[in-house]
Amino acid sequence: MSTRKASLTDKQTKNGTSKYVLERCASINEYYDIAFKVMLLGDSAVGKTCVLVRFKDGAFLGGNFIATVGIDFRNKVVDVDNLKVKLQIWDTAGQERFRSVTHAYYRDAQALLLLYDITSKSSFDNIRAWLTEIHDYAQKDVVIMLLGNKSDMAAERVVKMEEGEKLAKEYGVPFMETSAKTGVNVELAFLAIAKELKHRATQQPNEPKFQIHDYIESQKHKSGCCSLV
Ligand SMILES: Nc1nc2c(ncn2[C@@H]2O[C@H](COP(=O)(O)OP(=O)(O)OP(=O)(O)O)[C@@H](O)[C@H]2O)c(=O)[nH]1
Repeated sequence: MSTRKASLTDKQTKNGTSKYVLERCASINEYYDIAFKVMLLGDSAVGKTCVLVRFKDGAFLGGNFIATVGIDFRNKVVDVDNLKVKLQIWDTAGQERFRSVTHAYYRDAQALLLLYDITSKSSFDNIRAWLTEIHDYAQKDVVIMLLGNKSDMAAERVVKMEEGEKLAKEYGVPFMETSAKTGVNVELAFLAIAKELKHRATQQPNEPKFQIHDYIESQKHKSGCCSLV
């Protein structure tokens, strides 16, 4: 694990625009150019820990469900346009009793992955309440993505994909269904977030804006994901 914090030095450009200057950071085990803090949110048992473990280790945590206590994090470095992007991913406890602990971490998160479980109507219905919490505690420009997890459990599905899409559209956030069990769309979700954050941090005034929705759609079609959800 890196012992150095990724350094994004905020400098003023000639025209007064704030620009990030990248500094290369290195440590024995990990090498990265730029780092971002990402949080996983959503009701207990929607699969936040499993999605993180799938992304970090490529494995599925089956078996008995052990609820997260408080908050924990893991790092993963991904390549985005020749830059090493470190995602520091915070896995929060979904249980109500830990809410005050996790609120304290929202403020410096640059992206939030908000999960529900496609086999749990209540976890989907609670998404609006989660979005209110995000509004109250997170930065205004935080990147939000909605994920309908457990897409492998087709027989138990109670939330249609169109319902997830509709809700995401209403809030103007990208959406996809994922499965921590099969891995469908898990890497894509984190990569899309990494790309969006990297583009925001390094965007030149004359460069076209990165379109996260378009990126997700193009990658979904490439991987043929949609037949799997
Ligand atoms: N079939 C299937 N099961 C899953 C998937 N993701 C998680 N699970 C199962 O759902 C249960 C809850 O998963 P967790 O990742 O621990 O849930 P969590 O959201 O982190 O829960 P809290 O820590 O309480 O907030 C576990 O039994 C997992 O094995 C998935 O994509 N498909």
